[in-house]
Amino acid sequence: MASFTLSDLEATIRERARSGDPDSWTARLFAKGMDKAAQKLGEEAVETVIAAVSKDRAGVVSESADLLYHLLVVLGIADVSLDEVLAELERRTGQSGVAEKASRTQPG
Ligand SMILES: N=c1c2ncn([C@@H]3O[C@H](COP(=O)(O)OP(=O)(O)OP(=O)(O)O)[C@@H](O)[C@H]3O)c2ncn1[C@@H]1O[C@H](COP(=O)(O)O)[C@@H](O)[C@H]1O
Repeated sequence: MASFTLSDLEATIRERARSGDPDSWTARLFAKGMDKAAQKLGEEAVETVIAAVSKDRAGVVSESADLLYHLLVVLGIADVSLDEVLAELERRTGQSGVAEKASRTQPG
């Protein structure tokens, strides 16, 4: 099991964003702003979907890594922490699966 965590990556992204290093992809993406970062996130999502439906296992691993990285960049630009997202996921574990499904399928 990998010892590297998404929190580690979030910390690296924050540090690189602050660095303004012209050689840093992260710093360059932060400088370009949300539209470009969100576009990259969308591209990586599509590439992950293509790998998945193509049953390209190595591609799913690689594209998922790109996807998670770019999601954390978008969260960073949006000033949303990974912890806030995890708290939302944790909150959902407290909900009944049946009640949750029913609320999602209710119209309006
Ligand atoms: N995990 C990543 C990571 N995943 C993907 N990428 C970059 O995301 C880019 C996306 O690749 P694409 O082929 O889609 O895009 P491209 O063709 O290079 O660019 P476009 O012309 O499409 O805009 C690549 O340039 C990758 O280097 C990443 N860049 C950085 N990291 C992490 O961030 C850390 C800091 O990196 P720097 O900010 O570059 O110092 C690294 O040590 C890694 O841990």
